[in-house]
Order: sequence, then C-alpha cells, then structure tokens
Amino acid sequence: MSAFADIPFEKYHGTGNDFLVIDAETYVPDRRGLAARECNREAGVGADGVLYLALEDQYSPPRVIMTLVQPDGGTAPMCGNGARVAGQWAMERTGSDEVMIDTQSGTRHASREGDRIAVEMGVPTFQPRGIPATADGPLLETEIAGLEVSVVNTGVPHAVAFVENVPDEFVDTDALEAGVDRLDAVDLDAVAKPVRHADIFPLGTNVVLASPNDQGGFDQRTFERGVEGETDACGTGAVAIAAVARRLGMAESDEPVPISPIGGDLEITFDGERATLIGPVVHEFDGTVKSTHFSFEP
Ligand SMILES: N[C@@H](CCC[C@H](N)C(=O)O)C(=O)O
Repeated sequence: MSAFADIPFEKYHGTGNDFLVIDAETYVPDRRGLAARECNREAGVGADGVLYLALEDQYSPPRVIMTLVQPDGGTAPMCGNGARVAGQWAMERTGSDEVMIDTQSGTRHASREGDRIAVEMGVPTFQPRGIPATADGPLLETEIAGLEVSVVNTGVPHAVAFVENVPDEFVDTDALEAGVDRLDAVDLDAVAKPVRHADIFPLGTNVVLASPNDQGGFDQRTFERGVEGETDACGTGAVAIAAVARRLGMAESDEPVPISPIGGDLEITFDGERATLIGPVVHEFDGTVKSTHFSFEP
C-alpha cells in the first residue's frame, strides 16, 4: 500500500510551448487535478499542459495516441506543438523517423526533418460549423467583441487578428514611444478575453495576434483557451495565421510561411490546402510528481 504514488514525467517543449509527458499506461487517478496543480508555474512543475501518450509500436510506422489535458482540466482535440512533442517522444522510443499520431481531431503523420519535427495538420476550415461558430458564412475580417478577426479551425478554433487592427486603447503608447514593437505593446489579456468568450463561439476560441515581419512571415502572440493566458507558442495558432494570410492574399500560396512566436521559429508549408507544421522540439528534463489521490498498490 502506498499513499500519493510517484508519477514519472518527461518535460518537453516545442518553441516554448511546454508539456509534461506522461506515459498513458501510468495509472493517474485524477488527470484533471494533476494538470491543474502541476501546470501551475508557482505551485507545480509549470507547463502549458499534460500530454498522455500511448505508444503502439507493433505498427509500421509506429503509432501514438495523444491526449492533452490543459491547466483548466479540460482536454483539447488537437495541439500542434504537442503533436510535434508526441512525434519526437515516439521517435526516441522506436528509432523510427516517422510516426502516426492519433488525436481527437484525426490521425496526423509526423516525421523527422533534420533537427526539426514536421506534423501534417490537415486542411484548415473556415466554415462556421467546423469552427464551431454561430454564423451564416466564413468569419473573415469581422469585428467580434471589439477586435477585427478572421476565424479558422486548424484542429482547434482560432480568431486571428493582425496587430495593425488592434484598437489603440489596448496598446501601451508609452512603450511604443520607447521603441517597443506594436505587437509586444499590446495588452493581450485585455484584448483577447472578450473574443475568447464571445457568444458566437459555443466552445470558446483561442485568440492569435499576427504582425508581418522582415522574414516574409509573421510574428505571433497567442492567448490560449484552456491555459487562459498567453503561451510562448501555439502550433495550431501558427497554422491559423498562415491559413488566414493565404486566404486574405497576405502570403504566397505556394511558399512556406515563417511564423515566429515568442519561443522560437516555426514554418508552415502547404500541399494544396493541406498544412504542415515544422519546428524544433526540446526534451528538457525528467522527474516525478505525486498523484493527487491516495492510492493502493497490490
Ligand atoms: N498549444 C496548442 C493548442 C492547445 C489547444 C488550445 N489551447 C485549445 O484549447 O484549443 C498548439 O500548439 O496547437
């Protein structure tokens, strides 16, 4: 018999979007409680979510079933950076340079591309039913809760705003005068929360700010649903920026789109409408956390 068993985890990040990875075979009696406690950056290890990964290495290529539990205790149907982490994790275990990742929003192919991991992300949808959003047609350059956004689902919903359209009341003008970039001067919490919770989105949305940069791509900031705050990167959000930029004629349709979140550099490529997310993954350290429930072992 043991109380509060030790649960092994591995800590990874993809361009700063960080996760505790727990083998799904490990008995975790309270996944919701563990995520709430251990994602907290003061009281716990600190992370943007907990990835439960189940490896099925009898297949070729190997498969991994991915479940993301977010700090609010809920699960998300997809996570682009989490899928890149899942790909790296499964490749480390199997020696394979490609794996299939089963997510709640579909099966995704991941491969090693030099020192980066690429995940095929499917076709972004602008149709309201697929967002989901209560609207008669695609929401493009539409004002929602005081912000002009274009809305797309890239596995999860994203409302994408270009920084020049953020109202001045949300921008720190002193910071601008001191030379801070407009994207960095935005009060993201203040501008994003009303959109994140707007009635038009029955399941809520993530909110992404994009700013054209010198590399022919976009700098990114993201307010994430489930984290309920800003993260250093968001893979589905990066794909959302690229998809919206192509749709609005702000990016070449045949060229890779470089996206730079706070935590590093990502690249989005398209095969027709099908997007692929490419970027680095880092295995940071390993450890154990306590289970949140008293547990009995035989
Ligand atoms: N960080 C993720 C997205 C995770 C899900 C999101 N917070 C949601 O609830 O929709 C990514 O890299 O895509």
